[in-house]
Amino acid sequence: MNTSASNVPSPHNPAASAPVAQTAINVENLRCGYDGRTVIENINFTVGRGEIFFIVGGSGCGKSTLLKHMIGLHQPTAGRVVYFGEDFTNASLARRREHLKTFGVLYQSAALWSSLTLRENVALPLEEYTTLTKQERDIVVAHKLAQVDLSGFEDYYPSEISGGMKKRAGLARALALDPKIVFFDEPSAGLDPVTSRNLDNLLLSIRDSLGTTLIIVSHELASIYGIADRILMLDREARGAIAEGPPAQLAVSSTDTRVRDFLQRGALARPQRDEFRVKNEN
Ligand SMILES: Nc1ncnc2c1ncn2[C@@H]1O[C@H](COP(=O)(O)OP(=O)(O)OP(=O)(O)O)[C@@H](O)[C@H]1O
Repeated sequence: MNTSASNVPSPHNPAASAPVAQTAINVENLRCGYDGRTVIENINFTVGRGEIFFIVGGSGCGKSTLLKHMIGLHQPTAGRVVYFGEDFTNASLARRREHLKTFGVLYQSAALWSSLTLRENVALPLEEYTTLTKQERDIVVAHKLAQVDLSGFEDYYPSEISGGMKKRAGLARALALDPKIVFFDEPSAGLDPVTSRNLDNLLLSIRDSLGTTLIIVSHELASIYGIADRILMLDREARGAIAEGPPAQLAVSSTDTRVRDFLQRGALARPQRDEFRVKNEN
Protein backbone atom coordinates (compact mmCIF):
# COMPACT_ATOMS: atom_id res chain seq x y z
CA MET A 1 0.00 0.00 0.00
CA ASN A 2 1.36 3.37 -0.99
CA THR A 3 1.37 5.92 1.77
CA SER A 4 0.23 8.60 -0.65
CA ALA A 5 -2.92 6.59 -1.38
CA SER A 6 -3.91 6.06 2.22
CA ASN A 7 -4.45 7.96 5.46
CA VAL A 8 -0.74 7.80 6.12
CA PRO A 9 0.92 11.22 5.71
CA SER A 10 2.69 11.42 2.37
CA PRO A 11 6.24 12.78 2.10
CA HIS A 12 5.43 14.13 -1.35
CA ASN A 13 2.58 15.87 -3.01
CA PRO A 14 3.11 15.31 -6.75
CA ALA A 15 1.29 17.62 -9.14
CA ALA A 16 -1.92 15.93 -10.22
CA SER A 17 -1.61 17.25 -13.76
CA ALA A 18 1.94 15.97 -14.40
CA PRO A 19 2.11 13.76 -17.53
CA VAL A 20 2.77 10.09 -16.83
CA ALA A 21 5.91 8.88 -18.61
CA GLN A 22 5.91 5.14 -19.28
CA THR A 23 9.68 5.06 -19.50
CA ALA A 24 11.27 5.50 -16.10
CA ILE A 25 14.93 5.52 -17.14
CA ASN A 26 16.90 6.12 -20.35
CA VAL A 27 20.62 5.45 -20.19
CA GLU A 28 22.26 6.91 -23.27
CA ASN A 29 25.83 6.20 -24.41
CA LEU A 30 27.06 6.16 -20.85
CA ARG A 31 30.78 5.88 -20.13
CA CYS A 32 31.78 5.24 -16.54
CA GLY A 33 35.11 4.95 -14.79
CA TYR A 34 37.46 6.31 -12.18
CA ASP A 35 40.44 8.64 -12.36
CA GLY A 36 40.61 8.60 -16.16
CA ARG A 37 40.24 4.80 -16.41
CA THR A 38 37.14 3.65 -18.30
CA VAL A 39 35.40 0.62 -16.75
CA ILE A 40 32.36 0.44 -19.07
CA GLU A 41 31.27 2.43 -22.11
CA ASN A 42 28.58 2.71 -24.78
CA ILE A 43 25.93 1.68 -22.28
CA ASN A 44 22.41 2.13 -23.66
CA PHE A 45 19.17 0.81 -22.19
CA THR A 46 15.73 1.87 -21.08
CA VAL A 47 13.71 0.73 -18.10
CA GLY A 48 9.93 0.90 -18.05
CA ARG A 49 7.92 2.23 -15.14
CA GLY A 50 7.32 -0.59 -12.67
CA GLU A 51 9.89 -2.90 -14.23
CA ILE A 52 12.26 -5.09 -12.23
CA PHE A 53 15.53 -4.65 -14.09
CA PHE A 54 18.72 -6.49 -13.11
CA ILE A 55 22.28 -5.44 -13.90
CA VAL A 56 24.21 -8.70 -13.98
CA GLY A 57 27.61 -10.12 -14.89
CA GLY A 58 30.76 -11.61 -13.41
CA SER A 59 32.83 -10.09 -10.65
CA GLY A 60 34.51 -6.81 -11.52
CA CYS A 61 32.57 -6.21 -14.77
CA GLY A 62 31.27 -2.85 -13.55
CA LYS A 63 27.79 -3.52 -12.13
CA SER A 64 28.21 -1.36 -9.04
CA THR A 65 30.09 1.19 -11.11
CA LEU A 66 27.09 1.58 -13.41
CA LEU A 67 24.75 1.92 -10.43
CA LYS A 68 26.92 4.57 -8.77
CA HIS A 69 27.10 6.59 -11.99
CA MET A 70 23.36 6.29 -12.52
CA ILE A 71 22.55 7.80 -9.13
CA GLY A 72 25.16 10.54 -9.33
CA LEU A 73 27.71 9.28 -6.80
CA HIS A 74 30.19 9.54 -9.68
CA GLN A 75 29.89 11.66 -12.80
CA PRO A 76 29.91 9.74 -16.14
CA THR A 77 32.66 10.84 -18.55
CA ALA A 78 30.24 10.62 -21.49
CA GLY A 79 26.53 10.14 -22.08
CA ARG A 80 23.66 10.77 -19.73
CA VAL A 81 20.93 9.25 -17.61
CA VAL A 82 17.38 10.52 -18.04
CA TYR A 83 14.71 9.90 -15.40
CA PHE A 84 11.08 10.28 -16.41
CA GLY A 85 12.10 12.39 -19.37
CA GLU A 86 14.44 14.70 -17.45
CA ASP A 87 18.22 14.78 -17.86
CA PHE A 88 19.74 13.88 -14.48
CA THR A 89 23.41 13.72 -15.41
CA ASN A 90 23.62 17.31 -16.63
CA ALA A 91 21.13 18.85 -14.20
CA SER A 92 22.08 21.45 -11.62
CA LEU A 93 23.03 20.22 -8.16
CA ALA A 94 19.77 21.57 -6.77
CA ARG A 95 17.73 19.73 -9.38
CA ARG A 96 19.67 16.52 -8.83
CA ARG A 97 18.93 16.77 -5.14
CA GLU A 98 15.23 16.98 -6.03
CA HIS A 99 15.61 13.85 -8.15
CA LEU A 100 17.42 12.06 -5.34
CA LYS A 101 14.37 12.50 -3.13
CA THR A 102 12.48 10.27 -5.55
CA PHE A 103 15.11 7.49 -5.38
CA GLY A 104 15.56 4.88 -2.71
CA VAL A 105 18.95 3.20 -2.46
CA LEU A 106 19.77 0.00 -0.58
CA TYR A 107 23.44 -0.96 -0.34
CA GLN A 108 24.83 -4.44 0.33
CA SER A 109 25.29 -3.90 4.06
CA ALA A 110 21.87 -2.22 4.43
CA ALA A 111 23.97 0.61 5.97
CA LEU A 112 21.84 1.10 9.06
CA TRP A 113 23.18 3.38 11.80
CA SER A 114 24.07 1.02 14.63
CA SER A 115 23.45 3.62 17.34
CA LEU A 116 19.89 4.29 16.13
CA THR A 117 16.78 2.15 16.54
CA LEU A 118 14.92 0.92 13.47
CA ARG A 119 12.35 3.69 14.02
CA GLU A 120 15.12 6.32 14.05
CA ASN A 121 16.88 4.79 11.05
CA VAL A 122 13.74 4.77 8.90
CA ALA A 123 12.82 8.29 10.06
CA LEU A 124 16.15 9.76 8.88
CA PRO A 125 15.15 10.52 5.25
CA LEU A 126 11.84 11.92 6.47
CA GLU A 127 13.67 14.30 8.81
CA GLU A 128 16.08 15.35 6.08
CA TYR A 129 13.73 15.75 3.14
CA THR A 130 10.24 16.46 4.49
CA THR A 131 8.46 18.85 6.81
CA LEU A 132 6.43 16.10 8.49
CA THR A 133 5.97 16.50 12.25
CA LYS A 134 7.42 13.94 14.66
CA GLN A 135 3.97 12.39 15.08
CA GLU A 136 3.46 12.14 11.31
CA ARG A 137 6.93 10.69 10.87
CA ASP A 138 6.16 8.00 13.45
CA ILE A 139 3.04 7.02 11.50
CA VAL A 140 4.98 6.76 8.23
CA VAL A 141 7.77 4.78 9.92
CA ALA A 142 5.29 2.33 11.46
CA HIS A 143 3.68 1.90 8.06
CA LYS A 144 7.01 1.34 6.27
CA LEU A 145 8.16 -1.20 8.86
CA ALA A 146 4.82 -3.00 8.47
CA GLN A 147 5.36 -3.09 4.69
CA VAL A 148 8.54 -5.10 5.23
CA ASP A 149 7.01 -7.25 7.97
CA LEU A 150 8.90 -5.62 10.85
CA SER A 151 5.99 -4.31 12.91
CA GLY A 152 6.87 -4.43 16.58
CA PHE A 153 10.60 -4.00 15.98
CA GLU A 154 10.56 -0.19 16.01
CA ASP A 155 12.68 0.06 19.16
CA TYR A 156 15.23 -2.62 18.26
CA TYR A 157 18.80 -1.72 17.35
CA PRO A 158 20.39 -3.23 14.20
CA SER A 159 22.66 -5.42 16.36
CA GLU A 160 19.55 -7.05 17.85
CA ILE A 161 18.07 -8.35 14.56
CA SER A 162 19.11 -10.91 11.92
CA GLY A 163 20.80 -10.21 8.57
CA GLY A 164 17.55 -10.69 6.66
CA MET A 165 15.73 -8.33 9.03
CA LYS A 166 18.48 -5.74 8.56
CA LYS A 167 17.95 -5.88 4.80
CA ARG A 168 14.23 -5.41 5.30
CA ALA A 169 14.82 -2.50 7.66
CA GLY A 170 17.14 -0.98 5.04
CA LEU A 171 14.38 -1.50 2.50
CA ALA A 172 11.87 0.24 4.78
CA ARG A 173 14.24 3.20 4.96
CA ALA A 174 14.74 3.16 1.18
CA LEU A 175 10.94 3.26 0.80
CA ALA A 176 10.44 6.04 3.36
CA LEU A 177 9.95 8.80 0.81
CA ASP A 178 7.67 6.76 -1.48
CA PRO A 179 10.39 6.57 -4.15
CA LYS A 180 9.55 6.05 -7.80
CA ILE A 181 12.75 4.06 -8.29
CA VAL A 182 14.68 1.91 -5.83
CA PHE A 183 18.28 0.87 -6.53
CA PHE A 184 19.73 -2.20 -4.84
CA ASP A 185 23.35 -3.27 -4.76
CA GLU A 186 23.49 -7.05 -4.20
CA PRO A 187 20.41 -7.32 -1.96
CA SER A 188 20.96 -11.06 -1.40
CA ALA A 189 24.61 -10.78 -0.33
CA GLY A 190 25.18 -12.63 2.92
CA LEU A 191 21.69 -14.15 3.05
CA ASP A 192 20.85 -17.85 3.08
CA PRO A 193 18.75 -19.09 0.11
CA VAL A 194 15.45 -19.12 2.01
CA THR A 195 15.91 -15.61 3.42
CA SER A 196 17.05 -14.48 0.01
CA ARG A 197 13.92 -15.89 -1.62
CA ASN A 198 11.74 -14.17 1.00
CA LEU A 199 13.44 -10.88 0.20
CA ASP A 200 12.82 -11.46 -3.52
CA ASN A 201 9.13 -12.09 -2.81
CA LEU A 202 9.00 -8.89 -0.81
CA LEU A 203 10.55 -6.93 -3.69
CA LEU A 204 8.04 -8.45 -6.07
CA SER A 205 5.11 -7.52 -3.85
CA ILE A 206 6.41 -3.97 -3.45
CA ARG A 207 6.64 -3.58 -7.21
CA ASP A 208 3.19 -5.09 -7.69
CA SER A 209 1.49 -3.02 -4.99
CA LEU A 210 3.32 0.31 -5.39
CA GLY A 211 4.38 0.20 -9.04
CA THR A 212 7.94 1.05 -7.98
CA THR A 213 10.68 0.60 -10.58
CA LEU A 214 13.45 -1.61 -9.19
CA ILE A 215 17.05 -1.62 -10.41
CA ILE A 216 18.98 -4.49 -8.89
CA VAL A 217 22.68 -5.29 -9.15
CA SER A 218 23.16 -9.01 -8.62
CA HIS A 219 24.77 -12.17 -9.87
CA GLU A 220 22.40 -14.48 -7.99
CA LEU A 221 20.76 -16.68 -10.61
CA ALA A 222 17.91 -17.68 -8.31
CA SER A 223 16.92 -14.02 -7.93
CA ILE A 224 17.50 -13.25 -11.60
CA TYR A 225 15.18 -16.06 -12.71
CA GLY A 226 12.83 -15.49 -9.82
CA ILE A 227 11.93 -11.83 -10.22
CA ALA A 228 13.76 -10.06 -13.09
CA ASP A 229 11.63 -8.80 -15.95
CA ARG A 230 14.75 -7.99 -17.96
CA ILE A 231 18.47 -7.95 -17.41
CA LEU A 232 21.44 -6.03 -18.73
CA MET A 233 24.53 -8.20 -18.78
CA LEU A 234 27.94 -6.55 -18.50
CA ASP A 235 31.27 -8.13 -19.36
CA ARG A 236 34.68 -7.11 -18.07
CA GLU A 237 36.65 -7.85 -21.24
CA ALA A 238 34.05 -6.18 -23.44
CA ARG A 239 34.06 -3.17 -21.06
CA GLY A 240 30.35 -2.86 -21.61
CA ALA A 241 27.02 -4.58 -22.16
CA ILE A 242 26.80 -7.84 -24.08
CA ALA A 243 23.10 -8.68 -23.67
CA GLU A 244 19.77 -7.21 -22.71
CA GLY A 245 16.40 -8.91 -22.37
CA PRO A 246 14.33 -11.35 -20.32
CA PRO A 247 16.78 -13.78 -18.66
CA ALA A 248 14.93 -17.00 -19.53
CA GLN A 249 14.80 -15.96 -23.16
CA LEU A 250 18.47 -14.94 -23.31
CA ALA A 251 19.54 -18.20 -21.66
CA VAL A 252 18.27 -20.24 -24.57
CA SER A 253 18.29 -17.86 -27.52
CA SER A 254 21.43 -15.74 -27.10
CA THR A 255 24.07 -16.50 -29.69
CA ASP A 256 26.75 -15.25 -27.29
CA THR A 257 28.30 -18.14 -25.37
CA ARG A 258 29.33 -15.79 -22.53
CA VAL A 259 25.66 -14.95 -21.99
CA ARG A 260 24.44 -18.53 -22.21
CA ASP A 261 27.24 -19.82 -19.97
CA PHE A 262 26.43 -17.22 -17.30
CA LEU A 263 22.68 -17.74 -17.42
CA GLN A 264 22.73 -21.52 -17.70
CA ARG A 265 25.14 -22.06 -14.80
CA GLY A 266 22.42 -23.08 -12.40
CA ALA A 267 19.30 -22.46 -14.39
CA LEU A 268 19.35 -25.71 -16.35
CA ALA A 269 19.56 -27.60 -13.12
CA ARG A 270 16.92 -25.49 -11.39
CA PRO A 271 14.54 -23.83 -13.87
CA GLN A 272 12.11 -21.53 -12.08
CA ARG A 273 10.10 -19.99 -14.84
CA ASP A 274 7.56 -21.81 -16.96
CA GLU A 275 8.72 -20.21 -20.20
CA PHE A 276 12.27 -21.39 -19.49
CA ARG A 277 11.14 -24.92 -18.74
CA VAL A 278 8.96 -25.09 -21.84
CA LYS A 279 11.73 -23.89 -24.13
CA ASN A 280 14.14 -26.44 -22.76
CA GLU A 281 11.69 -29.27 -23.03
CA ASN A 282 10.98 -28.48 -26.71
N1 LIG B 1 35.93 3.84 -6.26
C1 LIG B 1 36.66 3.22 -7.18
N2 LIG B 1 37.83 3.76 -7.60
C2 LIG B 1 38.59 3.15 -8.55
N3 LIG B 1 38.26 1.99 -9.15
C3 LIG B 1 37.12 1.39 -8.77
C4 LIG B 1 36.25 1.98 -7.77
N4 LIG B 1 35.17 1.16 -7.62
C5 LIG B 1 35.36 0.13 -8.47
N5 LIG B 1 36.51 0.26 -9.16
C6 LIG B 1 37.01 -0.66 -10.19
O1 LIG B 1 36.04 -0.76 -11.22
C7 LIG B 1 35.98 -2.09 -11.73
C8 LIG B 1 34.56 -2.59 -11.63
O2 LIG B 1 34.20 -2.69 -10.26
P1 LIG B 1 32.71 -2.87 -9.77
O3 LIG B 1 32.72 -2.87 -8.29
O4 LIG B 1 31.86 -1.90 -10.47
O5 LIG B 1 32.39 -4.33 -10.33
P2 LIG B 1 31.19 -5.30 -9.98
O6 LIG B 1 30.74 -5.89 -11.28
O7 LIG B 1 30.17 -4.58 -9.18
O8 LIG B 1 31.94 -6.41 -9.12
P3 LIG B 1 31.46 -7.37 -7.93
O9 LIG B 1 30.40 -8.26 -8.49
O10 LIG B 1 32.70 -8.13 -7.60
O11 LIG B 1 30.98 -6.48 -6.82
C9 LIG B 1 36.98 -2.91 -10.91
O12 LIG B 1 38.18 -3.00 -11.65
C10 LIG B 1 37.19 -2.07 -9.66
O13 LIG B 1 38.47 -2.25 -9.13
